[in-house]
Amino acid sequence: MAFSIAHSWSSMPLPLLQTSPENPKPIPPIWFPSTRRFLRSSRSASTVSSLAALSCSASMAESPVEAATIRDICGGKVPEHILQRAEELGYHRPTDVQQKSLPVLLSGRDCVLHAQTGSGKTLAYLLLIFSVTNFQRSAVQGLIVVPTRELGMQVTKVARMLAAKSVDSGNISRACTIMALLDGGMLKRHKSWLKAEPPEIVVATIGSLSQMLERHAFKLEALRVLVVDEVDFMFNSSKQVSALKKLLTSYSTIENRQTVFASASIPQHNRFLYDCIQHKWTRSDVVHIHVNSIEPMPSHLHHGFVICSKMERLGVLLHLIQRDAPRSGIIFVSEQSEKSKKSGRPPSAALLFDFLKDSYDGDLEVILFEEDMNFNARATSLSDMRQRGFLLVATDLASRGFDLPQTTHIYNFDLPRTAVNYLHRSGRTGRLPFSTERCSVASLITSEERFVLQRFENELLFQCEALLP
Ligand SMILES: Nc1ncnc2c1ncn2[C@@H]1O[C@H](COP(=O)(O)OP(=O)(O)OP(=O)(O)O)[C@@H](O)[C@H]1O
Repeated sequence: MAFSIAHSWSSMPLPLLQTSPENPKPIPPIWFPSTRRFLRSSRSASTVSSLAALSCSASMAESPVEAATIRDICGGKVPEHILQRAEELGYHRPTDVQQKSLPVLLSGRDCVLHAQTGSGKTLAYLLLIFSVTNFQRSAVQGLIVVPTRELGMQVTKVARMLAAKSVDSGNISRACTIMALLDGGMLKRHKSWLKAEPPEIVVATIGSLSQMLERHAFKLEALRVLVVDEVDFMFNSSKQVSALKKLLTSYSTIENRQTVFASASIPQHNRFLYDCIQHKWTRSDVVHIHVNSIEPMPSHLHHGFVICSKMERLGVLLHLIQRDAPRSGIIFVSEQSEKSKKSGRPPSAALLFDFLKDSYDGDLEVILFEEDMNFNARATSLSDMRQRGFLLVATDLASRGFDLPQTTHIYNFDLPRTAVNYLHRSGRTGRLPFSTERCSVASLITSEERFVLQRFENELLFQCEALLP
């Protein structure tokens, strides 16, 4: 039976690793997924030594790095024109995750970047890619894999903004090319482009990337850095996991590339690190950069709830929006079940969207964003959001990676299914790294759902207040 990562992360007992020399714990037996049992054999002994190497690296990453600016950390490694551009875009002071990860990333080590939503992981891995890219060489050297088209568009935009200036080398002037190879894109056109003149950097969804690799549209022989963003989501997605594993071990190998995994949530991260080494997704001295491990969500978020019946929810939501007057807000709704689709019922996101269109009379634009919309309609929604203040009605499709810094309020019209989903939904607000502006997350729940929210509070270490009497 094939071993499922999704299953193993969520339900396997995990031996804790020694994570710091000051807090030594005996290294327990190792869980072997293939045999589905703990082993103490010689094979286990060799794994223990690689885990010990890994735990030293982890503590190394935790030691504070004295640096005042991004330029101080990256100077001499990241090309000057990229650093200048980063400064023009307002990136001077590093965020915590950038301060801790950049020295390790720039030293060539494989890394698992594990830090709060909105903490600036994207800039950290992009600076690494620019530091190793030879702008004179037309070959794919940096590859970023993302779970959704929209996140891919966002990462591509930031990368292009950073690379906006052309590079002068003697008389040759050449701009760095960044290709977005995303689901719903024009793959035929991309195939010709890839063959004629490969870009230096590709941002891809795994489906489109696999198609191109299978059709031999390009090779990864010049690949220097592979980033997998929202890595826990990708490994948990039955649609994406096998293609991702193939990319990690067949289309390219750890001997030839530096590997970076990023996410705000890596459930059972020690187990994941173990799997990285065991399955050769990363080298054995991979570093786990875990920022704010005792506070999984940004501290300036205020969490509240209102207990109401399903019938009352629309009215309560409207009341909250009118009372809060958000700068922009996102209202999360559950994805429609297959059963409800088959019965021909409209999705609740669409119903809520229609309700707000009719009943909300404020200044914000009401916008819909959900799975069943085609890619063009989703793109139109995204561009509408960037133009002005919005009230976005969305499914969890919008909960990962979306960077809309003007979002001040999140409303859970339906409770998310898991604490991890709660974390990512909440992380769509409070995305200005050095701001202490209070942003809020409100959940509309029935009295029976209170215990579910309490479970999220315990798991994610936050407190939720009752909002209305
Ligand atoms: N050094 C910096 N100075 C100022 N702003 C920054 C800096 N680094 C990143 N940002 C901004 O912070 C916001 C969040 O960054 P980013 O999207 O990289 O977060 P993330 O860690 O990837 O979050 P998520 O896990 O939710 O995807 C972006 O708007 C980005 O422009």
